[in-house]
Amino acid sequence: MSAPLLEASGLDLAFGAVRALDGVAIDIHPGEVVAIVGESGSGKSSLLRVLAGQMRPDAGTVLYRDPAGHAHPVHGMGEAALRRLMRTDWGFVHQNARDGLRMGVSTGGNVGERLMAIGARNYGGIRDEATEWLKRVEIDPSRIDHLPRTFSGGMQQRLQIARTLVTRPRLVFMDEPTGGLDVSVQARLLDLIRALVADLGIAVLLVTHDIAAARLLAHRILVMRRGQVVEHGLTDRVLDDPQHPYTQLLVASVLAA
Ligand SMILES: Nc1ncnc2c1ncn2[C@@H]1O[C@H](COP(=O)(O)OP(=O)(O)OP(=O)(O)O)[C@@H](O)[C@H]1O
Repeated sequence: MSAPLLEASGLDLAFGAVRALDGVAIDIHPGEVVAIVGESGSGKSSLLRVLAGQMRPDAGTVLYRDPAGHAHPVHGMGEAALRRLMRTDWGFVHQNARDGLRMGVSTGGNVGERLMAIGARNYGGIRDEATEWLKRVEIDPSRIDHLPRTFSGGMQQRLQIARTLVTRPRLVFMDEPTGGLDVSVQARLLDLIRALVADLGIAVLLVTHDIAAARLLAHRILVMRRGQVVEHGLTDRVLDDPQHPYTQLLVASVLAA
């Protein structure tokens, strides 16, 4: 197997007396989808933010391996380099599409802007690619000049995904990408994410409390509880044969629902 894209170990993070992260280790390889699951408050979002360089841990390291194979400490690279990474090799899909879109910019502009950030300059080419991506995420291209605020929640989320994936990042962080949407909209969005991620071969770190979403999308699962990883392994193994009592409880509660 190739070297990990992202490799973290010994991560600690405290908010006062709350240990949000307690000795967490995680890695993700190119093209792999890893889900971080656990109940509310277990530390999932904190972990994602630390891994993406948005928050500094109290202890531990996060290493990112660039396309040339050089490993860089995420928390030592500086804000400008991190911002550049987030525009190029990385992407972030927020639970609330409004956090990942520019609501005052047209639909086509939202997608095109990311292409311009990596150097695209030909207006016609950018518009053609934006049109192509709108089709890919099942948004009618006749909406290309409309503002995203005229869209439903599901459409906004699909637009955020187009905006993030158009530059073909190597690693995408997703924080509850289907949270807050209707169940039928969630199912369609999960299918879309699964198809796009497989097609593009993107690595995804997915935070979710939805075990069904993790089963559908992830190759591997990490189960968090009170800031610790209590179990990790291949998705089928973890969900069909959970070893830790907490994972057993989590899986049983879904089966009972
Ligand atoms: N900025 C903050 N200030 C104080 N406490 C925080 C902060 N962010 C997170 N916490 C606490 O750290 C713990 C982990 O929170 P975190 O949001 O990472 O969990 P989570 O598993 O993502 O939960 P949820 O699914 O509800 O988002 C919780 O006890 C939370 O209250």
